[in-house]
Amino acid sequence: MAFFAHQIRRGFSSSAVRNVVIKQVTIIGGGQMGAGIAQVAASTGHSVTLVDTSDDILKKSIKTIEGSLKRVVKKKFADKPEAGEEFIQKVLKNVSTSTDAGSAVKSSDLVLEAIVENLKIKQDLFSRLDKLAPAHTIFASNTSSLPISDISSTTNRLDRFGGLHFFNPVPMMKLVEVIGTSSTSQETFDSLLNFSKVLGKTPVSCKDTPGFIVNRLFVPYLYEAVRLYERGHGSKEDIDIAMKLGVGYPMGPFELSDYIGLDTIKFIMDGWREMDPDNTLFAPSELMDKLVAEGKLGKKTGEGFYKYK
Ligand SMILES: CCCCCCCCCCCCC[C@H](O)CC(=O)SCCNC(=O)CCNC(=O)[C@H](O)C(C)(C)COP(=O)(O)OP(=O)(O)OC[C@H]1O[C@@H](n2cnc3c(N)ncnc32)[C@H](O)[C@@H]1OP(=O)(O)O
Ligand SMILES: NC(=O)c1ccc[n+]([C@@H]2O[C@H](COP(=O)([O-])OP(=O)(O)OC[C@H]3O[C@@H](n4cnc5c(N)ncnc54)[C@H](O)[C@@H]3O)[C@@H](O)[C@H]2O)c1
Repeated sequence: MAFFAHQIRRGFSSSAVRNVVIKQVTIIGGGQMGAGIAQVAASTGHSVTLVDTSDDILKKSIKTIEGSLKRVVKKKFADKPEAGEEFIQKVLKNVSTSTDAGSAVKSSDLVLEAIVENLKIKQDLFSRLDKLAPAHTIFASNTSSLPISDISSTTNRLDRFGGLHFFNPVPMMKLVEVIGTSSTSQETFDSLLNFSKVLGKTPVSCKDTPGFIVNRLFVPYLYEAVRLYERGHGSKEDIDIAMKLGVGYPMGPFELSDYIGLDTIKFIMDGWREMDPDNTLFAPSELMDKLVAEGKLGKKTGEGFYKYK
């Protein structure tokens, strides 16, 4: 009762707080994560609008989706290549693209953001879209490291705002962390949990705590790997081999850092250092800063810790 009274005070009709069945999805950011999420959402029958800043970037996103779908159908439709091609065309039909986020959100049940890891840019985006999206629309961020409550703070839909943290590569990784802030309504949280399940993922529930579950454990590991290397205590090749063969990880820390994107990692480190300047864990890495300054961002630019053809 208190919850509904709260909604009415904020000027929302009761229909705005019911469980939202998510059918129409707008994904903002067509990079590695946005394209992967768009692919999985479209493959599970959702109508997806993928938004980025230019048509050229969006063309590249669609090419990435097509390439990934080809890998998926090679396995899924091994004996039926025609059915595989049909599946690809059906999925691609479910994805449209736009450079106008404001128009795209007007018919959305869910707006999922996967843009650059920068608080101010994410806040500005959501603040603008909050005025344009329908009342029932749920907003969610795929941030790796920023508090969801900080991102949502520039909107008037704190109850319809949560985190959906996917893992890279999205088509392959089964986990989604579903994050609720102290203001996220139970209905919103349940809708996000349900959406993750419909995508074929396994969701885990998580509080809005730094690094959520995975990155809280994962970030110190990656930091330590880079520091070990910077001290000259092991080559990057040997550290990668050690973690693959010694612990059974599919990728070593340097291969994985290149896969994630060194710019994303630097954004995360810089942001955490700003929040906790005296924590030596967040001290800058000269090597990482140098690589990013040179545009060597990892696999996506052809070079990071390693070179790619
Ligand atoms: C000073 C301090 C510096 C350090 C600071 C640290 C800062 C913190 C950084 C935090 C970053 C946060 C990131 C984010 O928030 C959270 C993450 O996402 S973390 C990343 C999680 N991901 C992983 O850990 C990936 C691990 N790797 C793997 O699981 C596998 O390697 C792989 C990617 C699945 C690839 O598998 P491989 O066997 O290696 O290679 P193959 O190419 O043979 O692929 C196998 C199989 O999978 C199919 N496939 C692969 N990719 C795709 C795709 N994109 N789409 C479709 N299908 C794909 C491929 O076709 C193969 O299929 P098969 O041939 O077997 O049928
Ligand atoms: N890379 C990973 O492994 C990983 C994993 C989980 C979560 N994340 C998070 O997902 C988000 C995206 O990461 P990514 O690796 O896909 O980055 P990316 O650099 O591959 O893609 C980001 C995309 O957002 C676009 N963009 C930037 N500002 C925009 C705006 N205002 N409007 C529309 N589009 C805009 C860029 O043009 C780019 O195409 C980040 O918050 C990151 O922390 C990344």
